[in-house]
Amino acid sequence: MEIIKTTKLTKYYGKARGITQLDLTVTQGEFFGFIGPNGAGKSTTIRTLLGLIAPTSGSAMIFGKDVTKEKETILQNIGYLPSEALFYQGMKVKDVLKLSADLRKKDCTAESKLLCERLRLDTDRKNDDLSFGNRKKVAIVCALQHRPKLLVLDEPTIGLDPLMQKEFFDILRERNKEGTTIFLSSHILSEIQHNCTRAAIIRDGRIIACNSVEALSKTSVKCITVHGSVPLERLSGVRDRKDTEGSVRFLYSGAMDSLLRVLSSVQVDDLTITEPDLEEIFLHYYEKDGETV
Ligand SMILES: Nc1ncnc2c1ncn2[C@@H]1O[C@H](COP(=O)(O)OP(=O)(O)OP(=O)(O)O)[C@@H](O)[C@H]1O
Repeated sequence: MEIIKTTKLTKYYGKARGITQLDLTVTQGEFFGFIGPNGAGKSTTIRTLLGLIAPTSGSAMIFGKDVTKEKETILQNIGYLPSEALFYQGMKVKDVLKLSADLRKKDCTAESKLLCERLRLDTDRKNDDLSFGNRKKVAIVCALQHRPKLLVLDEPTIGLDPLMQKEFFDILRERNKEGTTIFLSSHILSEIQHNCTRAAIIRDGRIIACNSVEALSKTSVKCITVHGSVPLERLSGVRDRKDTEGSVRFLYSGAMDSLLRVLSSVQVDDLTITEPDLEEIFLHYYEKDGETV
């Protein structure tokens, strides 16, 4: 079953591009990653998807319902964690959590208690006195305590210490195993790699790749290190060149026989050919000439 489906979803802020012609489908039970550089359009996608801002054109459906027409019903079954959590001033954590549960007309006391214990959140403190990370925890509990069918998380771990990040992802994986669909927006590659099964990459407001994380991580690009002087200008498909004393390291997507021809024409003391690491692969998608869809 399709939980999220956008068709040519487009949002312009006046003349400024937010997102253009976004086609995205997330099915039930997926742990879906949404990744892209700053300003790519991740938050705009999420806000438009949830009906928080109106699209310029195109459509967004959640649970098979149009978000512009049935927003209230849809949001009842969603847990949304915005990238910046803002709360009413002067309220204690427990009051914020109760208010959030009441707005959904649900008794979330038991689940809220459990989540606060796991995230080590002191509910007697005032929101105003909390650190950024602890405010983030309040937002997490607000998003999770009513056990929604769909979690939409916008940069959820910013501000959390590594221990809390681990606990948070443990909770998410448990929820996902129980059937919750998760849409995780992040620019932390390892978060996507370790938790998501499928991911879309957004750049300049457009989806440039959407596939299983495994497939996205596979590429014909090789990482080459050569000890010796190599006339790389004679090769096409070379990028990310790094020169160190006596050696050069680069990513290579050209023909292997061309590389070997060039290498055989010069003195080579050592040669290593390896797979690039995940970070290098994703950077390739971010680059202007890395269009892959
Ligand atoms: N309220 C707004 N008014 C005008 N332009 C906006 C507004 N909100 C976002 N934009 C623009 O839309 C584009 C996408 O921004 P968005 O915040 O969705 O990106 P993002 O991928 O979430 O970025 P980041 O990772 O930095 O949070 C950017 O060029 C941004 O400047």
